[in-house]
Amino acid sequence: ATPPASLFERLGGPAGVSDLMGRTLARAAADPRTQRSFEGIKLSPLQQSLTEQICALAGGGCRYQGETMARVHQDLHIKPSEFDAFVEMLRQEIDRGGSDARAKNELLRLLAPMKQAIVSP
Ligand code: HEM
Repeated sequence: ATPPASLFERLGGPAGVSDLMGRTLARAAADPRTQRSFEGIKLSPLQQSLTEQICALAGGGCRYQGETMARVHQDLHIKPSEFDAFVEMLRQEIDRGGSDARAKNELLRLLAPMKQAIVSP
């Protein structure tokens, strides 16, 4: 019997998730609602780090080696509206990539609790 595919695989595996994160970051860095945080930030290492984190979270077998969400975002003072806009872009890019609604919702459910750590006054 084949084991059930991990969420990471259902989201497209390493190539699919990396592509998803690249598209989401490119949009976030260009969207007036979120762009200010990305000024001067190199997107490709960020894309790699995010992909590793999603891989770790979604059963892809990676170990996330980056900073904590609180530490990496604290100086950016990300507002709830900025967080929500980012997640909306991610949701739209998952749809564009063709993952099913269940995989999308599973990922969003894993990310939602991070809002507390990422958003700050
Ligand atoms: C669920 C939502 C989010 C997740 C999972 C997430 C995840 C991450 C990760 C994994 C890193 C890299 C940490 C490292 O390599 O040590 C990072 C950095 C960063 N994130 Fe987020 N993030 C989220 C939301 C946001 C939002 C809403 C913004 C801005 C609107 C944002 C802006 C940034 C920026 C600018 C960096 C780079 C900071 C630097 O290099 O100094 N993130 N994030």
